[in-house]
Amino acid sequence: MLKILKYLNPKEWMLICISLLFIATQVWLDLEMPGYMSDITRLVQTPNSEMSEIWTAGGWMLLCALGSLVTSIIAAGIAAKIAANFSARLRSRLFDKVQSFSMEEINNFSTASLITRSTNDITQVQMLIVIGLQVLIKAPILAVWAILKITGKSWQWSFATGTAVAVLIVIVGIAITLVLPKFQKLQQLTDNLNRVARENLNGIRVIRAYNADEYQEEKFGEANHELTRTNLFANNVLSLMMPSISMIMSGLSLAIYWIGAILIQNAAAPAKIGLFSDMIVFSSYAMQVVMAFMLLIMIFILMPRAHVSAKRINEVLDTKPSLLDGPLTSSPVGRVGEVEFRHVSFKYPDAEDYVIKDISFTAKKGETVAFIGSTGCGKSTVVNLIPRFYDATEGEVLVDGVNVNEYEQAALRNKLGYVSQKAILFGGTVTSNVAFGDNGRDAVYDVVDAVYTSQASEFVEKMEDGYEAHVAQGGSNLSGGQKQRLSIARAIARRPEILIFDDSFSALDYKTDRKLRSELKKESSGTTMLIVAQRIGTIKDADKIIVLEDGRIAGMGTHEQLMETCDVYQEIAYSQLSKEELA
Ligand SMILES: Nc1ncnc2c1ncn2[C@@H]1O[C@H](COP(=O)(O)OP(=O)(O)OP(=O)(O)O)[C@@H](O)[C@H]1O
Repeated sequence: MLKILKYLNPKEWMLICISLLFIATQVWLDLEMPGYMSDITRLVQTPNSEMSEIWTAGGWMLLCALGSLVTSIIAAGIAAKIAANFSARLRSRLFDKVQSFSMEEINNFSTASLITRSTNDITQVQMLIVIGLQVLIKAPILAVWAILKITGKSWQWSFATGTAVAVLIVIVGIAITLVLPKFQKLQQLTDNLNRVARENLNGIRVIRAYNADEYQEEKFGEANHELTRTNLFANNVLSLMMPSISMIMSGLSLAIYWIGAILIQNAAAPAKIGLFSDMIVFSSYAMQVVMAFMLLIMIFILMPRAHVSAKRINEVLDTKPSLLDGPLTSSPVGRVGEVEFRHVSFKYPDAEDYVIKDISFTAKKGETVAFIGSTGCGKSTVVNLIPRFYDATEGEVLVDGVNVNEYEQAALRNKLGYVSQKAILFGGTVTSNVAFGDNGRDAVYDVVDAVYTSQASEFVEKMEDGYEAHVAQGGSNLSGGQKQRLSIARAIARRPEILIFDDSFSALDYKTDRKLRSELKKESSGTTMLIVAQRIGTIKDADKIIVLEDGRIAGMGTHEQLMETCDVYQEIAYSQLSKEELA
């Protein structure tokens, strides 16, 4: 927990010091009041005392109460401000950190857990800071000050107070031991609930189509039930604490008055009034002592969960991204766009087997290199190594003759236009989706050109508001083919040196696929293109086709060469095209 406090800035530390002053003042004012109460008790019992003296003591007592109220309001306001600013900063740090993660780290944490950590976990820490800043500072001051005030009165009263505090500590100790492991589990179960809810919402169409609502409800019910059960256990244990504390406080009052009654009865007549006044004051201070420990208990209730949350937040913030920036901000040969794989092998983190093995090829400037092969043979994996979604396990991936690890990630990715297998669009407009990212161009003609090349202008211009038409989050108001065309337009609009299409044409009909490729050829001459495809028709005209089988290169060459030399390619070709089309 303490570790996370290093993210507090100097201004917030200063505010903490100021709130410390207010809290100390509040405690001082609170502890002054029993003194005035004692004066009033004494004055009331002393014959011939002046009414004005009672009024004066009462007035001071009232002022102390008002002062305590004002200082506590100010301290609470400062704590709320510190906690809100601190958690906002923590949230943006977490967001930035996650942005720097490679797919490996994101998969390790899981998306659901990263969301819980950025929301629920931060709220736990925020709550602890709001309450903790007031209570954690107040409780020890109050406890020490109140104990100092009552020491030297009567050992019997001190003994009763000490016993009450000891019982309190034992009860809290037991409760914390029972509850602490549950808090750890609570955050994990919240992750799980989040994961099931996300899966359900993402797959809602399939769930409906397969009438799998009940199955999903069961899954959600299980996660929900488990979370509720753990929550209930923790809350039940904690709910026993408040009545126990009340009982201890009442018991202590009773003990003080009982002991007081015996002391007063046994005392000589002149000492009786003094003892009575002492008893009133002592019982007030004793309550303050118990109150101080009660405040500490509140912290103990909040602390374990916030501690678990802080640990989970720190785990993310302390994770060193496995993908580190290289020193180069541009390639030494300028804008070329050559891609070379030198004996590249790769296995996914935590996987045992290599997914691609000993891949070597070169895509020269302006060339189109295509990858084809059966499902799961490693085509996407090959092209995903170029933008460094993962780093090669063995061998080298070079862009313009330089290992991709040598580039600053932003510089490397600015050379690339990447279209993923699944079209991803963001909430906004057509233009904001096409002119997207660091070197995404704002110029209207770039967007219009790119939309035209990707065969999207027809449907975009038909949309209400055209290029400014609303695109829902995930592009859910567009068809699969429309989404794919806009994501292709996004890559083209960057005018990159290298275009990577990871099976991006499969959502397009044959006619659009053909037109798009011919426009692309005209528009992007000089741009190196790497195309992963399922259809021979899409890649037939490529300068080089690489046939993959079980992660290895089974053949490389033009369509004509492969038709003569590569069995795997022939098999794919014959399964897709007629003899006439192939001729
Ligand atoms: N994130 C991942 N973690 C572990 N293994 C993975 C991961 N992504 C893919 N794989 C495995 O790597 C292999 C190659 O996957 P890849 O997506 O590269 O195949 P592909 O040839 O592009 O397939 P498709 O044509 O179906 O898209 C598959 O066996 C897959 O199970």
